[in-house]
Amino acid sequence: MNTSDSLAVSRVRQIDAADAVRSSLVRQVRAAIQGVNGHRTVRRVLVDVEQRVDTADFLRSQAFETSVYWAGRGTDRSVAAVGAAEVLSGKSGAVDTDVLEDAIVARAQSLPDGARYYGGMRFDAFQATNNDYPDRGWESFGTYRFVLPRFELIQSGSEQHIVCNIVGPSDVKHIDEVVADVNRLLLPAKRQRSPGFPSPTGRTDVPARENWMSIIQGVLESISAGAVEKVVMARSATLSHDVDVDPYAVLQQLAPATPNCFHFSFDFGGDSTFVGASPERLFRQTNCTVYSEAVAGTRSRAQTTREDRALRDDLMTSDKDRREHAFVEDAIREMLAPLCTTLDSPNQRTEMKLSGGRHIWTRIEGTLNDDVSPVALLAALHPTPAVGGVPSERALETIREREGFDRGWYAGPVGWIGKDEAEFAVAIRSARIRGAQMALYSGAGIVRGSDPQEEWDEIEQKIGNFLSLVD
Ligand SMILES: C=C(O[C@@H]1C=C(C(=O)O)C=C[C@H]1O)C(=O)O
Ligand SMILES: [Mg+2]
Repeated sequence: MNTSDSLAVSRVRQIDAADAVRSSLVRQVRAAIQGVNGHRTVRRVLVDVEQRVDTADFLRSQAFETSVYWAGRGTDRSVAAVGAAEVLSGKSGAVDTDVLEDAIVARAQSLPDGARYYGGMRFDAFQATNNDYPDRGWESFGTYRFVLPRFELIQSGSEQHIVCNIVGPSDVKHIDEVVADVNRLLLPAKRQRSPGFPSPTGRTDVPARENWMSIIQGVLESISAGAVEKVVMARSATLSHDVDVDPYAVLQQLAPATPNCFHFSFDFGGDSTFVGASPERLFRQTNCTVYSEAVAGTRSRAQTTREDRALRDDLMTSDKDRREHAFVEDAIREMLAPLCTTLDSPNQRTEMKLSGGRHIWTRIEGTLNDDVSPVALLAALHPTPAVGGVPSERALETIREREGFDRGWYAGPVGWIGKDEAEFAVAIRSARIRGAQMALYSGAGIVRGSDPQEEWDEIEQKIGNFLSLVD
């Protein structure tokens, strides 16, 4: 351990039972590897922990390279994971879905219940191939990265346990290293108050407002010329601070402020952590069933019920927003159709009401053909026109040429793959925290009838999830 690791140890108050939890894990790990032969075997060892552990402190204080947080939308189950029992990653170049499929799908089949590879991928792998990471802050994320964590702190309602994943035969050969990992696992006690984070001292927008106006004018001209029908253009607002921003303090305040969202964070040992609260599911797969959804078209929320209803009605009847939405809905149907035996939208269009805004929402459900893997679903669905555009390839070229910053993992798929089950969110409403800088990312669908200033404001509303925390 280096000095900063030992400092981290002294900062957190350990729960009383931490030693007992670690010894129980070690005993169970030793028992679990009995009988593991030369074949690939994944074992999952679980210990209940009665005293509440603080997830943010848990992630913040460990001396492991990898930290992942995941909480699905509308669930009270969260996974805070550290360390890696197995990593599948691509450093650069386009995501070869065949390679990923071979690597992850075959491995996922040998996972015990509850074990998952957590990770995600860049919005646009091609951009990395061409420009060799235009933004080095995204380097540690690679084009894709999936991790079977070494340890998971799982909180579900009032239940809480620690899981250790072991992958044989390699972990059996290196069992002393696994035991050493267990022994440096920290279990910080739940704190009364979260540490908070500093107020920003500056803000830089890319593109700046004037540039945004001309970029969007240009996109609108391409739309008028018939070159493209919809392009989701994004921008970043980087907040600077006098001291480093603690990503887990951000996550800790973001999650309760943004109910009904997927909450996530990823840190792969580089200098950056990616965090977000996304309302949008890319897909959920359970055996042969797939759920996806179109989320597009936006209005704000209002203080009074009357004004709020007026905004809802305005959104649900707006021709521009309905068209913006339809591009996504139609594309998802088209992409899923060849992979499914049945496909329907049980609910038609409804409103998705969030704490900081509202969207038009259509759920789509299908029955998959045999042997459609989550990787095939990723390849088919990403990027939907909720983050890319129509036609997709032209929209991506427009984004590459005009947006002017590296999206990295923003707007890419993030989630998990387990045995016969997978779930991915679209990593929008997200931020990359790097030292004293926090870059906030959001985009807006540009279609015929878009107004550059209104689209700027729409993005301002979307990054408002983060801005309201620092106000
Ligand atoms: C691209 C984002 O959001 C997307 C764009 C929306 C819109 O323009 O109305 C709404 C939801 C998402 O489809 C984002 O938040 O970054
Ligand atoms: Mg919009």
